Amino acid sequence: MGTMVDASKDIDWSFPGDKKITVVFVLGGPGSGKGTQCANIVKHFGFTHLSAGDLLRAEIKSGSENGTMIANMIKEGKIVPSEVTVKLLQKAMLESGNDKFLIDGFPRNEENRTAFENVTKIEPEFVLFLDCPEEEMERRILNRNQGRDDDNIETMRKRFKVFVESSLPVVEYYDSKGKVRKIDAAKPVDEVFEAVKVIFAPFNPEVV
Ligand SMILES: Nc1ncnc2c1ncn2[C@@H]1O[C@H](COP(=O)(O)OP(=O)(O)O)[C@@H](O)[C@H]1O
Ligand SMILES: Nc1ccn([C@@H]2O[C@H](COP(=O)(O)OP(=O)(O)O)[C@@H](O)[C@H]2O)c(=O)n1
Ligand SMILES: [Mg+2]
Repeated sequence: MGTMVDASKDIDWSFPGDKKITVVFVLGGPGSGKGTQCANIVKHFGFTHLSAGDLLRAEIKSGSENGTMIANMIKEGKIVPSEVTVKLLQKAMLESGNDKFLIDGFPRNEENRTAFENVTKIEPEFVLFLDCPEEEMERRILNRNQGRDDDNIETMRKRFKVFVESSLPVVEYYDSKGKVRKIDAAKPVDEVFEAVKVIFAPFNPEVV
């Protein structure tokens, strides 16, 4: 023996060329309801939900060497380098065995967007944009009670600023390509989902 190769060093993360991968990016400010609506979409339309924030929080919990850096950035409301986030997303996509993904909270800036594009060569089918006024997002975050380090007034304000300065330009980029499906996310959960269902109808015409 002694010739065993550490395969983990050079895994080819690219998807087989003949497999059509469907990706929908789900964007919106902090507290706009991305996670809530994604859970509903999964139940009705057979997508796998991947929340970039959840993957980063799991990475912290796993005791990874990047954990402290990620935790500090989340506490400050900053966007973690794409190198980290794109790897986590690709790994989760491959492990899921599915070919339809809701990518929630990503891409959050231009760097996220170009890194994902360059590495995966995947273009999103469309971008679901949850439009919600800041006062409503603020109320929701302060009532969320998930024990998150970043759900406090101080970090929340920083996250809103990052959203406007770094994430909205990504939405505008996709809007210029005709790819944004914007919905009013200030309404009650069920009413928002009614609007979401219309947008996702092509994925399962029987549902609407
Ligand atoms: N349409 C809605 N109306 C009222 N509260 C909502 C609505 N959508 C989500 N929430 C609540 O607001 C909080 C933030 O929702 P979440 O789905 O975690 O948003 P995001 O992932 O965009 O930050 C959660 O406590 C959730 O239960
Ligand atoms: N693409 C992403 C997504 C989240 N994050 C980090 O994770 C935090 C929480 O993201 P999240 O999507 O779980 O937050 P919500 O919008 O769901 O409230 C962000 O404020 C960032 O610090 C990131 O760095 N890059
Ligand atoms: Mg979320």
